[in-house]
Amino acid sequence: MIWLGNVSKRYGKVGRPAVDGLQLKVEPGEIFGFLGPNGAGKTTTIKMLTGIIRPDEGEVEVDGVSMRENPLDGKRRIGYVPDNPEAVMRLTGLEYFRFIADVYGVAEEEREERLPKLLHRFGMEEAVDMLMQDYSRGMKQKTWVIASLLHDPPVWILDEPMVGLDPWASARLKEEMKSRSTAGKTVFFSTHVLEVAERLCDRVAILREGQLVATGRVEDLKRGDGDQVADRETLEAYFLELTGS
Ligand SMILES: Nc1ncnc2c1ncn2[C@@H]1O[C@H](COP(=O)(O)OP(=O)(O)OP(=O)(O)O)[C@@H](O)[C@H]1O
Repeated sequence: MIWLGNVSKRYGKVGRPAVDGLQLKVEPGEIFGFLGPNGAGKTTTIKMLTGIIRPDEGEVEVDGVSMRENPLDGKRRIGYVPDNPEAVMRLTGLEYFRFIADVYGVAEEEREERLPKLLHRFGMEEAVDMLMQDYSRGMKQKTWVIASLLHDPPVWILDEPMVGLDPWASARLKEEMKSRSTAGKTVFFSTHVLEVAERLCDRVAILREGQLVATGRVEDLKRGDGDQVADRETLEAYFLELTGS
């Protein structure tokens, strides 16, 4: 479960807030797509969700834990894939996975069970002994994906996870998202790929200039209601309508 209670964040002293009074709840078992144009505030929201930055106002809860009151406990419940998977350390993939498993206190038998399955799923068995600094963009991305799942978190948060992945890896990532949601875990991801959001998500939210302009099931948003019945063909059509200037 993810809960954002009236969350706001402003970077400078002037100008509009990057995120402005965001109210959102994502239930366990949901795959939730977080959409919006460049600069809408998606990454800022994700950084508040994951405890990387603090909101100026409002509350964030992850899996029932307040990120303000118990940030460490909250962070343990999250698997996070950032939008810019830089490999800053001179480590092999395997060394990095061991390091992350240590950080999260993953027991030896659990990592022995999970890591080979994840390496196989994302085709990283051979690359695991290479230095991460020599990885391609997609290999770095897959490394972050695998690392984010080693502690089997109840909440998985991914910022633009499809970027840099080949079609094969992207398909595997989507399968992983589905299987985690079927297991009752929460999956929350930002994307610009609206076709993926349309096919994969139980619900989506559309953010514009830091504010939510729509939340709901894709089918309902496309159909509209009341005076707004529109029967749009695609989520893209609705997105362009809502976020156009
Ligand atoms: N560290 C920062 N300092 C100052 N302003 C920032 C900082 N990070 C983001 N912003 C501003 O906050 C706003 C929201 O940015 P954010 O990165 O959250 O958007 P986004 O929806 O993730 O965009 P994109 O789709 O381009 O990745 C933008 O106006 C951006 O310039």
